[in-house]
Amino acid sequence: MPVSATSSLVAPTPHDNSNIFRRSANFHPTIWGDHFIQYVSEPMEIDEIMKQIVMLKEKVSKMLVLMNESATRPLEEANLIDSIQRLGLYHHFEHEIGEVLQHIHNSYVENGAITLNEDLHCVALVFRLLRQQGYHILPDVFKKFKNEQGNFNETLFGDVEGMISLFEVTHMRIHGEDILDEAFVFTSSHLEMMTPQLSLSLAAKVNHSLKWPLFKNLPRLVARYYISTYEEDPSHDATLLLLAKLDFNLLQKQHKKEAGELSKWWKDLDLETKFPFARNRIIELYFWSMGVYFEPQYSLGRRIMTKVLSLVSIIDDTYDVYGTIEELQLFTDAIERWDIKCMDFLPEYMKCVYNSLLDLYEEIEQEMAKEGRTLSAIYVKNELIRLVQSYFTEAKWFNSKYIPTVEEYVANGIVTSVNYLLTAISFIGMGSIATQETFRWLTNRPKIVSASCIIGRLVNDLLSNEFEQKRGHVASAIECYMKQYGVSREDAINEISRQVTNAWKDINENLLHPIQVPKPLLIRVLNLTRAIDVMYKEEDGYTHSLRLTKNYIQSIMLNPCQI
Ligand SMILES: CC(C)=CCC/C(C)=C/COP(=O)(O)OP(=O)(O)O
Repeated sequence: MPVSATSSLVAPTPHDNSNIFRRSANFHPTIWGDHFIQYVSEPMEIDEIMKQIVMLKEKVSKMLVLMNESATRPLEEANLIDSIQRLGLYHHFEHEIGEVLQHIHNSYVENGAITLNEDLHCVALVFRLLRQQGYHILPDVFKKFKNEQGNFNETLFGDVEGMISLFEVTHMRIHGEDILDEAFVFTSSHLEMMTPQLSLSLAAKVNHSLKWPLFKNLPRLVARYYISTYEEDPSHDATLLLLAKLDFNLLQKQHKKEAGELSKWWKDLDLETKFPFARNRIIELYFWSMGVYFEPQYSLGRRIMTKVLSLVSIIDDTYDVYGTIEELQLFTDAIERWDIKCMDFLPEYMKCVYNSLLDLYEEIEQEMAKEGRTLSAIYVKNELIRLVQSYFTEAKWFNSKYIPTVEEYVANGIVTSVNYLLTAISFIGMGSIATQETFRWLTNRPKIVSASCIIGRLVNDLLSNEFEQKRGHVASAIECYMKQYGVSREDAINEISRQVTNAWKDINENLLHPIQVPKPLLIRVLNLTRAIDVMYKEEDGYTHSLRLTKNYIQSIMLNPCQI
């Protein structure tokens, strides 16, 4: 049920008995309440399952090694790797998969061009897997699927599988790959047109791909969906399927427990009562953090990220909705000084979030000290300060009814996208591969992270603009663009969408070798961007989490796979 904005001014709240009028966004309450807290004490009972998983993993590992040794059937190898990845098992077989792909690369790639003489599905699948692995493969191989006029062959309409595979590839395109730009238009428009003539199951497959391109989807959502469709495929491998189900359910238990612990932390702080004007979304934020890293070893990262986000969310609502400009000035000063003594100068209602933030920072410092990485925490603090300063800039713009230029807006908005901060936090959870050097790299605003921030800002604006403008909010990229260039809303939206597409090309380009920092760190940036694509697909699924986001959380955090 969508929640609508009501009057933008409300009477004073219990927080103040002065005559200050404050805006209100009437956010819907939490969907989950205390539901997850019950899982904190649920026994894991994992011994038997772990034994089974270890045995099944050995079998799959052997399958991969054997395949690599014979290495004569590239389609079979590619299909197996694709299934392992879609089933959410890549992290168990990273080494083996790396070897198989290296072998495929050595055998079927010359000077960056794929030499496979196979059909569209096979070529596109191999292309996608190699690119995902970081190989800079050229898209020229797709020229052979064009006619003399230079258009993609209409005969491909009969090859739905091939069309889907090519469509999936197009989401990995980089700048200058005109053939993949064309392929995107060709496959997306024709697949959409074709669906009414397809069988129900094939049409469902096409529609799913169109809405959920693999490369932009979150790995856990991919796995949950694929486990059920793979099961229906009569040619499925029973070992792989069982492993995927057991592994998914085991991890789900861990996620439930972690979400329960965070719910309890949130409840104990009683922030819901203290900030009734703010969004209460601890579970949605855990889902977001799990999107960034779902694997079992990243428990600390998920915990820290969810906690930071929950406080940032309150701060965002304070700057966007509730605080007066004078109060926000005080809060911004206090954050810049980062000193518990500053609490004395803050309005009563702000004290708690300030105190909680400083406490949380101490927790991060302590965790980092255990790993001998104390300095890393400073980067998080610096990003938090920058974020709050940028929130204040937006508040001042709103307060003075100033509409910035697009350039001014985006320069500030990429910080309020929160993705610089989130990238720093994601590195906190990555252990020793996130060195001081990688944090310094981050401070220099590398293109891949800036592109993720641009996507975060612009996609958020495209999907939440109407609701926010109704309740009163700083001009979004859309209004800035319309004013600066004197264009219609529709033209502004088209231009902003084009910039989002370009930013994705920057991300894709910077995932290819040679890379600047270890790949697992870049994957965090990719996943942060995927989380935005998922959360803002049809609506602002963070603010209005009753519908789609609720379904995602149910499907991956609550519903186990039937064995
Ligand atoms: C990225 C995440 C999970 C951040 C924490 C919560 C948050 C600030 C969400 C965006 O809200 P919004 O749509 O109100 O943002 P803005 O005020 O920047 O438009």
